[in-house]
Amino acid sequence: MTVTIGVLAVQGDVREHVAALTDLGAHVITVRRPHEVEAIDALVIPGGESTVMDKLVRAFDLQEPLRKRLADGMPAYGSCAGMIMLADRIADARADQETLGGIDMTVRRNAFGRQVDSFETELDYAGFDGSVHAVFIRAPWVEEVGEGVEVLARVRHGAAAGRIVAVRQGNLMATSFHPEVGEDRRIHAEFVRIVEQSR
Ligand SMILES: NC(=O)CC[C@H](N)C(=O)O
Repeated sequence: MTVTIGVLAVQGDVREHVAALTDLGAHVITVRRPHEVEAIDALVIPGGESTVMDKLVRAFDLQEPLRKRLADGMPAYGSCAGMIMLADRIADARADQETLGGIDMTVRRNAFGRQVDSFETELDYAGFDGSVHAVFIRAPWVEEVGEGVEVLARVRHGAAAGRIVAVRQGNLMATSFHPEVGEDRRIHAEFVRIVEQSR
């Protein structure tokens, strides 16, 4: 049966994720209201600005229902700001920033620094043939992961070489970069597979 995937639509690049998932044959709805959280099999959290996303998630009364679904095992995938929203911990977090959490990791926001605000690079990605072309925009990296977290990709070159930029813990997946921009659908396809297997 077709899975229904919700894209959190309070802020960020919602449209690109909707398009990528629709391409893959998923039924996609946008999630802005608490009752919509009940209608989905899985959640995608887009890139954007995590401080704003967090504020809006709380203002729209979405934090509690989303945390509950995640705690019950609902699959979720977050890119960039979405990765931050799925992190249990933020390094040097602003006192008022909260996350939904779920992945036992510490992320560092805007980690690549001002000199390289945005960049593109090729990555090896666990389980994929050939590299992934990854677009980073004021991206976080993963500073530290707990035992249950599988590292899927690290930066290959430059000052940030070795930094973790894609992870999975159970049904939760996160990337520092933006696979929703561009034509490569392998990462979204991987997530759809996780969702199908979780049912
Ligand atoms: N492209 C992005 O999603 C950027 C993330 C943003 N820097 C944040 O901290 O939320």
